[in-house]
Amino acid sequence: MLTSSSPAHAPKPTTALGPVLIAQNLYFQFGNQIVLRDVSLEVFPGEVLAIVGESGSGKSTLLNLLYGNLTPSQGIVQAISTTGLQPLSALSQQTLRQLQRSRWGYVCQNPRDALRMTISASGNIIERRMAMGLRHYGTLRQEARHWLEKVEIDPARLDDLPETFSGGMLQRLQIARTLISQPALLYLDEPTSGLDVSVQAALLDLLRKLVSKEQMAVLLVTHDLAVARLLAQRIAVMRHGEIIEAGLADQVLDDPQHPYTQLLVSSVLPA
Ligand SMILES: Nc1ncnc2c1ncn2[C@@H]1O[C@H](COP(=O)(O)OP(=O)(O)OP(=O)(O)O)[C@@H](O)[C@H]1O
Repeated sequence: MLTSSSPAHAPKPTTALGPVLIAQNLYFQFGNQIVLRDVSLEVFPGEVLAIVGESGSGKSTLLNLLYGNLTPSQGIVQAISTTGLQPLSALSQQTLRQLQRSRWGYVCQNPRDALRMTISASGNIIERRMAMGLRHYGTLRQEARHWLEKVEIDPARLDDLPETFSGGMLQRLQIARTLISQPALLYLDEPTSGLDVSVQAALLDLLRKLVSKEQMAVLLVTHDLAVARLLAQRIAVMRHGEIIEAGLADQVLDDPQHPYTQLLVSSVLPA
């Protein structure tokens, strides 16, 4: 069921630029289990769209479809590539990988899954720049230092192994490593889960600053409505593989229309 503030009718951000990603009527199934049903959304430059919902609602599966790691059984995902808006299904694996490495960034929940734990912090940060052909040692080192500072890690830790970093620092390192290539579209998959509350708050503050400064489009998956409230301008609520309500963040969180969203909001957000 879609409410009156469903994706098709949800207020769009006022931007002269078109969407960087459009998903239309996506369906996906694992075996016989339909995991996504008729999911549509758009994300625009300079906005954070949060996809929220309880565990098992299909958030990660949706993010994987939008990132091109999974292929929908029905529907279409289109994204801006070098030649304009293109269906992901029309891209070769090589072009998709290129798009993922150059124009997109992906920050996953567990930084250890993304970082190379046996090379230094600077080595981790500059990897994408080297893949883009930059070879000058001095410039690369300067960029690594710059990004370490941007994510508020002491640049004296440049040559340290990630193994010696705390959980919050590892997540900051993953963010630096991802943002160095200045992605137009950033995928954030539960970026602050598993961190202490105080570490989480500092990281959210940092993400908010970086996202607004870099003017990226961001797709944020979270089960935490407080995280969505802090970072997102728009929110899509998922339940059982469907987007049941979507709209401006304040509107969805302060005046939820769908009974499930009302329950979700009342059970986690203090009045
Ligand atoms: N590889 C898989 N094989 C079979 N079923 C899967 C697989 N991955 C996910 N599922 C099922 O798809 C449904 C949606 O899972 P998904 O991980 O997308 O939800 P989620 O909202 O991201 O949950 P969580 O917040 O716990 O990660 C669940 O019923 C899950 O059991």
